[in-house]
Amino acid sequence: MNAHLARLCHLAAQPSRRIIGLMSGTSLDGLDVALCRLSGHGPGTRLELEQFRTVPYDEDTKARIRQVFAREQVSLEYLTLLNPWLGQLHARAVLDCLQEWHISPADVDLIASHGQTIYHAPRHQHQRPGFALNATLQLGDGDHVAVGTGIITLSDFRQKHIAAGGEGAPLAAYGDFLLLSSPDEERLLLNLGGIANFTYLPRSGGDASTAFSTDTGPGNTLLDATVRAHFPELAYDEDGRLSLAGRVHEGLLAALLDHPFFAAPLPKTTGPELFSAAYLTEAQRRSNTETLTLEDTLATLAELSAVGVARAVQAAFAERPAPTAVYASGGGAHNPALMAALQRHLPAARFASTDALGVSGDAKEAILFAVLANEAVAGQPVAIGAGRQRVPAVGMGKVSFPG
Ligand SMILES: Nc1ncnc2c1ncn2[C@@H]1O[C@H](COP(=O)(O)OP(=O)(O)OP(=O)(O)O)[C@@H](O)[C@H]1O
Ligand SMILES: CC(=O)N[C@H]1[C@@H]2OC[C@@H](O2)[C@@H](O)[C@@H]1O[C@H](C)C(=O)O
Repeated sequence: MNAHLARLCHLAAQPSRRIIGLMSGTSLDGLDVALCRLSGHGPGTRLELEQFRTVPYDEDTKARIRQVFAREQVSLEYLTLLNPWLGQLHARAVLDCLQEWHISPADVDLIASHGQTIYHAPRHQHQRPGFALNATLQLGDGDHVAVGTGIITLSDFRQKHIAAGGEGAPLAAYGDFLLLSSPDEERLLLNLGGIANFTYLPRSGGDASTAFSTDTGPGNTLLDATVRAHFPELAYDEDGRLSLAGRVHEGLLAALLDHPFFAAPLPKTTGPELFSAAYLTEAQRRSNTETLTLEDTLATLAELSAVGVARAVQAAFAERPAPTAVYASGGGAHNPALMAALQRHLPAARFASTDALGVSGDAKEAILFAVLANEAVAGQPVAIGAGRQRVPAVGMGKVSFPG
């Protein structure tokens, strides 16, 4: 038997595995690296987060990704080059982290690499005739990560979800259900990344098929892009200072909300392909708000993100009260303007951070991919969300051997 395959079979039979989860999201701030010890699988999964670091993307890396990121027309040669380039970059980032943590690559069992989403094209968004399918593309080739680190790597997790009938996202429900459901309360887990999404978790022991996650619209992406357009040296509106100094403009808000995405049935996914500078400019034109101050524009965009979340929660719980226990994660959870707007639109919610549940909000998405890899090698596919999302139980991720 191939020695790597034998090692993989051996790992699968162990009571626990040491897995590095890698995630780099739509904000392009960097690569999240989560070193996880995962014991068991399925509902018996236990997590110990041994180390976590975000390796920031330098300006050159951000510029390279932006050449193709969420763009309909790109150079095919550039895209082809970027795929292995990002794989090599991610491999080096893993090696740098391991060196810093004084851990040998030989002491890591698996890497679970999400890659960099370049384009997300659910059917409701692309509407191309002749393509009655959902699609998504992540770059950062898994073979390059495996060969570059010497560690067996699982990658490209979203394709199986699409092949089985999903939109390839959000996958959060799988990790959230296995790690964060509770016998005492039903929960909403709210992730405020570039795009916002939430997971509904029934009480643990309840029906896994009723758990589901959905995107709700923009999280930080429009806020970040607007700040960057005014202050190219700033990555975001730190602590929501500019947004908090502004006032919501109802006309602009109404124009922004006048998009079919907000009324589309759940679950749904989206990305910066839709929630782009062009979308904002068009709404500003329709509402005659091109000259609105930066502060008022940001206050309105924070409000938009909050209303998107609130509308999706109301749509999911039209028949009964929504869970009041809401645990926030992602960079937007550090933005007081966004959190204040959310509290106004979801007055019954009791907000806390997922940190209060023992899972770092900043690391949660990278941990998710480690959990998915753990399931792929050691678990049985779980029918999470099968009720609402109608995706049958599937294991996700493609295996790359280092040699
Ligand atoms: N102190 C802060 N004040 C305001 N905003 C913040 C703060 N810290 C982080 N953010 C926001 O969080 C963003 C990064 O969030 P995060 O890392 O969760 O995004 P992501 O993982 O790239 O997104 P996605 O989940 O969509 O893939 C920043 O770009 C910024 O908008
Ligand atoms: C296609 C894609 O990369 N989607 C991301 C993005 O970032 C947040 C939101 O949009 C979510 O749908 C997803 O990531 C998380 C990890 C998910 O799949 O749950």
